[in-house]
Formats: sequence, structure tokens, C-alpha cells
Amino acid sequence: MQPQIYKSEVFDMACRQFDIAADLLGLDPSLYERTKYPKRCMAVMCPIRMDSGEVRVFEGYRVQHHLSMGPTKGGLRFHPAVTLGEVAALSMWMSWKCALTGLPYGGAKGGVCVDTRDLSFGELERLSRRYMQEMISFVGPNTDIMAPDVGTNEQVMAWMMDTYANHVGNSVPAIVTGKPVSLGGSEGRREATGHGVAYLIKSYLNDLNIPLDEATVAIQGFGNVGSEAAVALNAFGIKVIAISDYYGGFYNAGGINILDAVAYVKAHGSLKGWKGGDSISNEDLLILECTVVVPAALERVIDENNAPKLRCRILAEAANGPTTNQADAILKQNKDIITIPDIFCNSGGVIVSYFEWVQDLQSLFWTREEVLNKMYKILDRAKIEIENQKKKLKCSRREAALTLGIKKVADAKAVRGLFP
Ligand SMILES: NC(=O)C1=CN([C@@H]2O[C@H](COP(=O)(O)OP(=O)(O)OC[C@H]3O[C@@H](n4cnc5c(N)ncnc54)[C@H](OP(=O)(O)O)[C@@H]3O)[C@@H](O)[C@H]2O)C=CC1
Ligand SMILES: O=C(O)CCC(=O)C(=O)O
Repeated sequence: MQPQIYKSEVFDMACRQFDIAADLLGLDPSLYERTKYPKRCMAVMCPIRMDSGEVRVFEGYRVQHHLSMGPTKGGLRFHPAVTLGEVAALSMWMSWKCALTGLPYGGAKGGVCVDTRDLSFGELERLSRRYMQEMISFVGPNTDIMAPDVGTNEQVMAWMMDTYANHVGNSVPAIVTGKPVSLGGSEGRREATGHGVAYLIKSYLNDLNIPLDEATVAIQGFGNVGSEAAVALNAFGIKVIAISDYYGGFYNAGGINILDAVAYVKAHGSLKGWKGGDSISNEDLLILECTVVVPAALERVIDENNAPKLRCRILAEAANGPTTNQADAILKQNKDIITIPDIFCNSGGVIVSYFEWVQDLQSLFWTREEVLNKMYKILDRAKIEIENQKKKLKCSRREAALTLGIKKVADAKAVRGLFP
């Protein structure tokens, strides 16, 4: 029976993906619900004194999907659309992602329902600290390790770590990843997710025999993941022709000046008012004629209405859950489009978070080159496994990735047995 507390479109979507993959695997019924649903969750109310003197209370959540193979791991989202159901779905995807890439973690995710655009720097700090304070009994460097996601960043992770460290009385760098390097963060973590996305795009372009300098890319979302993917694509000599954020997008057939766009966002907080291209809506960006489309913002942006209109060769899912089940069924029939599924496409982030955690635990730090090379190796290995599984099960790439991840978790649960 599906737990009612998580009821939402996005949770249903993650459950439907699980059902399809579990059927392909012929998953033992005794493992089905144990493997599928999140293990436990925490909901907290975070009262914050605003700069005006008023007290506002924000809802926060953390969902730990499974604890069978190590601590849980996953990002923390600050966004007005956050719900417990969304966080639960994201925690499921973290589990399959970590298992697929061979990381010794279960999945987790956290979220606070807040629009950070409405907060001052001081209010953001108080909210971040209060959330961690409320979560102290639920997380730990060997229990559940947070990282940045939508609306959070290195600074938020620094406050999280400081709050936890003040509580226990000593520095605990391994409590969060995606921290500033000066606090034990890893070289390469900031760019890892976007860089991994760009690396996989390059790899699939090579498979399609499309020369890199002939490829064109449209990216929805220009935050950490979208902008770092654009920077890495640019460095690989792959032309980005459209970018966007919450306020809308920009199109330039001659190629977006990525470094200028990044500098503009750094100075102004968003792309609003930038002059680097013609205006394009977020909806039209996804159906542009180009080689690669990269959704790098939020879930469920590709649905049954726009899926038949996609005009790309590669859909690189940098965001988590950008494609609905209905759109997925449509894309499965379209043999001209390669979908690089989210749990694989954006896994560079958690892979390097794992490296950060390992470096923190051993207090021995690696160079950016070492970090990225180790990440490439894991991505290459996962790609081979996915392509083999796709052939073996005669299924889509998403189903291949999900079955690989889900099977590892189910096998671990089976061998651990039931207690008592
Ligand atoms: N950070 C990481 O390491 C990882 C992130 N991911 C996933 O990648 C995606 C992006 O995360 P991240 O880059 O960290 O988040 P950020 O908050 O850094 O960036 C989000 C971007 O999406 C834009 N955006 C927000 N709403 C919309 C909208 N309705 N239409 C178009 N764009 C919108 C934001 O615009 P604006 O700034 O104007 O609000 C911003 O450019 C998420 O799905 C996340 O779960 C996956 C793996 C790891
Ligand atoms: O780096 C991490 O631990 C998690 C990143 C994340 O939230 C994700 O992969 O969706």
C-alpha cells in the first residue's frame, strides 16, 4: 500500500518508474514494498525572526529512503514548491542513483518550503541554521549527509556544518558535502554535476558520430548545474545556443557567450536584463531544433504535450525527474532521441560528494584533476553497464539504469534479511 503521507504527482511518478523496473526484474514480492518506499522521514517547523522583527515559521522535511548499504545521502532544497511527497520522490531517485554508480549510500533528500528570493542574507542564514538544529537528531556523518540542491549552495552548507559542529563541540566536516574548500569541501564538487552532464553529452555525441563543433545545445536552468554544464560544454568546444532561468530564456544561433552570462548572473543574481540573445520562453526552449536539450531546473517539465514536439537527438536529464511517465512512454517509441536518464546524467554531483566525504573522513585531500578523473571512470563504467542492461532487457535507458540501481538495493536487503 502506498504511504498516504507522500501522496503527490511526483511521488506517484517515482513509484510508477519503480513498478516498471521491478516488473522487468521480476522482483521478489517479499522485497517489493521494502525496496520501494522510503524508510523514514522527519518534518519540522522552523521559526525564524525576520529582519522586520516578525516571526515566520517555515516547514522543512528530510526523507531517508533506505539504510541498508550505508548512511543516506542527498541534497537539501529551498523552494516554494517543496512538499513531503516531492522530497520523498527525490530520496528514491537518490537511492537508485547511488546504487547505480556503486556508492555505499542509501538515498535521502531534504527540503524547506520557502522562496529564497524573499529572504535577506541574514534570514537565509537563520533559516539554514534552524533547519540543521531541528535535524540534528536525524542526521550525522555516519547516518545522513546533506549537500546542495535547488536554492542552496556552499554558503548554506557552511552554516549547516557550523551549526552541527557547535552542537557536538568539534569540527565535523563530513556532516555535509558541497562545502567551501576552505572548510574541507572537495576540489571539483561545485562543478561536478554540470561537468558530469557535459562529459556524458560528449560521450553520446561521439557514439552518434556527431562532431562536437557541429552540435548545438539548449539548457533550461542556469543555476549550479545548468551554468556549470554550459561552462564545461563550452570548454569541450560544444556550442550552447539557448539558456534560461526562472525569468525566461535567451537564444543566440551563433552561440551564447557563456562566460559573459555566468559573470552577469554573479553580478545580478539572475539572467533578468541580460542582453546576450533574443528572448525565448522556457517552454519554447525545450522544443528548439538543436542536437541536445538539457532540462536543468525542476521536475515534470517534459510531459505528454511537449514530448512529441522535441526536436533534439539527445535529451540530457540534468534535473531530477524532468520527464513525466507519460512523456517517457512517448520518448521510448522515438528511436531518434537518446535520453540520458536523470539518475545517471546528474550523478557526477553525488559521486564527487562521496569523494568529499571520503576525503573528510581520512583528512587527506585530492587535486581537482584526481577528483574529476575518478568521476569520469565511474561515469564510463556506469554507461557500459547501462548500455549492456538495455540490450539484455530490451528496455529503455531509463529502465536499464533503474533496474541496475534497484536490483543492488533489493539484493542488499535480501542478504541482510529481516529483523527480527
Ligand atoms: N546541485 C547539484 O549538485 C545537483 C542538482 N541536481 C538537480 O539539478 C537541478 C538544478 O539544481 P541546481 O542547479 O543545484 O539548482 P539552482 O538553484 O542552483 O538552479 C536552479 C535553476 O533553475 C532555474 N529555475 C527555477 N525555476 C524555473 C522554472 N520554472 N523554469 C526555468 N528555470 C527555472 C533557476 O532560476 P532562478 O535562479 O532565476 O531562480 C536556476 O537557474 C535540480 O533538479 C536538482 O535536483 C541533481 C544532481 C546534483
Ligand atoms: O551531492 C549529493 O550528496 C546529492 C546531490 C543531489 O541532491 C542529487 O544528486 O540529486
